[in-house]
Amino acid sequence: MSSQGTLWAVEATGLEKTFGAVHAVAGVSLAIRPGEVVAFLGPNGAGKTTTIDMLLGLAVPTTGSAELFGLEPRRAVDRGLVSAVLQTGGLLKDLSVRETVELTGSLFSHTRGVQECLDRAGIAGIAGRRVNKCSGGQQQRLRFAMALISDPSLIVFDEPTTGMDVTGRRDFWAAIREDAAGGCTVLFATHYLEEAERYADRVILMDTGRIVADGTPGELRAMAAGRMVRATWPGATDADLAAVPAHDGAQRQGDQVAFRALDSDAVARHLLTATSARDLAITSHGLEDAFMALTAGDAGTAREPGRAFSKEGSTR
Ligand SMILES: Nc1ncnc2c1ncn2[C@@H]1O[C@H](COP(=O)(O)OP(=O)(O)OP(=O)(O)O)[C@@H](O)[C@H]1O
Repeated sequence: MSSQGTLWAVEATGLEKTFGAVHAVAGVSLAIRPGEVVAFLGPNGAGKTTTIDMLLGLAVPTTGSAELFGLEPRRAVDRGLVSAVLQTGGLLKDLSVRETVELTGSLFSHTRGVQECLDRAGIAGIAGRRVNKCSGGQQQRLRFAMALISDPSLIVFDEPTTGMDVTGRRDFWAAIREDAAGGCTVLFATHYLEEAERYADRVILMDTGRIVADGTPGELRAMAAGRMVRATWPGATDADLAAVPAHDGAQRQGDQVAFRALDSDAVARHLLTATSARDLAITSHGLEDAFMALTAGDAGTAREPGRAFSKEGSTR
């Protein structure tokens, strides 16, 4: 409960989790309002899954505590307030899609209609298909339908669209946004910057077990405020780059130079009037740049805007 009496959908205070010498989560405190769609974004090993496990009561915090709708996580789950769609498991291969959702529904006293859940998850057209004939993306949608059946107030997804193609991801998120519009709180962990930027109201950026930024996608971009000024500058030396005024960082690759700057005009003016630089291009940062600036930006992160941070450390 907040000081204003708000009942938070999710409230965590000083969550920490250590596995032997590994400090997987190193002090996470957050509060999520009912109806918010929140992305946990971060590179491999940032602590997203461990945090989610503690929020759901699947892992016991080393220190700190979590509440969902003012209840201990396990009690909130038992009351059907919370559904989780985790990365793997949980499907019986010989059942049909419809039977799977029906079976899940039989576990709860209060449910939504099976047909409604199939419709909302976009799998009504394959309701009779056996689970083992469904693609990975269809199985994820089935997990979403199973999550919907108890009519939860909070749905937690751990990397929900891994393995889906672009269209599958878009349709999946359209279904989730519709649900969120009906008041459901959504929390999801993702490597996909584009997914966080496009579908979340709020992005919580994690790195090495801590929250390093928390805000709307626009606010996160502003945290890494400024612009990039790129130019062709034949023969420029490191000393030439260092002599350019008003920049916050410079890079050189062959004839190509790039400056990060809050006052991009000052950099551009100097390059055009005092040097032989040409072909200037000025661009504003994307969420990708914010991510790079706010986290370690290690080899596991993608360099192209809108691309994924892949498990293998390469772009997808
Ligand atoms: N059961 C465990 N035993 C030991 N170390 C663990 C365990 N679970 C997680 N870790 C470690 O804790 C850190 C955080 O892992 P976690 O899975 O929470 O990160 P993540 O942000 O979800 O990563 P990813 O995006 O790769 O799934 C990692 O260094 C991981 O190796």
